[in-house]
Amino acid sequence: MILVKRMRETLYSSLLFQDISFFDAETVGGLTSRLGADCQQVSRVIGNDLNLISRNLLQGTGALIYLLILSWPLGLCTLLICCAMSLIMVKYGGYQKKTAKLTQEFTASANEVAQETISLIRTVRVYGTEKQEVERYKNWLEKLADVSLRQSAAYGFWNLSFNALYHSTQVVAVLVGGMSILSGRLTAEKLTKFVLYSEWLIYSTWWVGDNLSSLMQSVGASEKVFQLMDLSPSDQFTSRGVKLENLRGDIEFVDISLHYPARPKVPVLNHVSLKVHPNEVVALVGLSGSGKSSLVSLLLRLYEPTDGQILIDGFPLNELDVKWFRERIGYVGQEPRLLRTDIASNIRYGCPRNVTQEDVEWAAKQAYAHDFISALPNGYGTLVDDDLLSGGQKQRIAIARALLREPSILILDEATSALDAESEHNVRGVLRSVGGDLKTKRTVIVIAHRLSTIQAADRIVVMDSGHIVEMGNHAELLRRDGLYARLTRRQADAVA
Ligand SMILES: Nc1ncnc2c1ncn2[C@@H]1O[C@H](COP(=O)(O)OP(=O)(O)OP(=O)(O)O)[C@@H](O)[C@H]1O
Repeated sequence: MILVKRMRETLYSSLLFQDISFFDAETVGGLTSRLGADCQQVSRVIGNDLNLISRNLLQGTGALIYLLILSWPLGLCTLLICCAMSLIMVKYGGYQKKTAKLTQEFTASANEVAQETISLIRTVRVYGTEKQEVERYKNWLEKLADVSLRQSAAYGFWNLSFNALYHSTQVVAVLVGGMSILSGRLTAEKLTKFVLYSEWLIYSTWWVGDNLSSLMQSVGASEKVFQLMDLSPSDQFTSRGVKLENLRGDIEFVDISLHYPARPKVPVLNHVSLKVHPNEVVALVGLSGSGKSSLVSLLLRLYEPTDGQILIDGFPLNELDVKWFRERIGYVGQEPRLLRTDIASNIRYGCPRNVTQEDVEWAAKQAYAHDFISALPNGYGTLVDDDLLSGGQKQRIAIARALLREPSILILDEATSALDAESEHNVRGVLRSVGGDLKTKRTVIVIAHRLSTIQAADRIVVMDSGHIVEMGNHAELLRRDGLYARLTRRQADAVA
């Protein structure tokens, strides 16, 4: 139990410190299956198999020595039979290792399907794909059952060979031993001893084989677990970076290019250069997929640029202490997710300083979330999770969480997309006044599709296919009559 606990702890912390690109390649079901069933399986090696194997090896060796002393021809015959058993055992062990790997993969895939379907149950219900999903799960279960059947058949074959060989030893003993008694070279007492000790030897060989095969299964399961445990943590956590005295919020993207590790051939950002001054409110706009969120991910150091560098207050971002830097950033993502805990803890989540309930309420008021939170039966103590609040309410809690940290740089990625017009107007007002308030001055980068959100920004940056195509304030961009003007016209038409 101690071993399983320790393994899970080590594996979990190894996983959490990986680069974000690692999670792009792995599936949630796969990783939880490694943490669950596979760790349990590996612990069997130490907890059970190893001690049984050593005990039986010792017992078998003792029996063999005694048999050879009793009668070496009989002893050698038994040894030959044990060698034949060992050969079958090695083959069987190898097969077990292979099937264990398959079992592990299929279990992970079945878990992945179940996890995905249950977390997307609303989509499944609305599109009526329950039966399809059951089939998808059943497919993996069938594959799993098929491998298990093969495993059992192999076990049956192994048992059959054992019994055949075991009984043939007894036949050999009675035949050869009987003849030796008749010719007076062996006494009946010695033959009896022989039969008993050869039973010991053969049973020990059998036990070793049996435990070895389960050991092989564990080895199959452990390979991936150990591989994951051995992954070194992301460089971000191992290198000690520079901590500046304070963060002014001057951001400069210098000739940045990006290809995501998952799609190394597709350029997402192409030689993007942009300077954001301290306390400036910059809005990023552009068509969907033009690379706005990717630019922000680079600033958050979720990914590293393929080319170019980002300077923060003149310092290369990758030389800054990542924890120090992130503590000074407030970020609200496209679809904020809440943790299954009370609202106050959700707002307080990850806050680097000690905050009081008043601070939490202050942040909620800033994000126009205080009224709806107070109207809930348990107020700030209400237990929430992702499904219990509306999209706009979740966004307001996420905005409160970001504001509570009093960040020097605030990043809002479509953070107001689910808000109604009035709340959006209010929140926008807060963001602006926060930008203007001397005490809480900060740089704001806001990504939005709704152009009303960004008209008030100091500068609007228009992106298209990974390039910056236009830059300026609302009036300038309208005069230029480019992509921004076109987008504004389309939205105005849509409203009309
Ligand atoms: N983790 C990832 N791995 C591989 N490709 C990615 C990843 N994240 C985004 N992309 C790709 O990068 C491109 C730019 O995506 P990005 O999210 O930056 O666009 P966006 O302008 O923010 O779009 P939207 O306004 O719809 O959010 C897209 O083509 C997307 O498919």
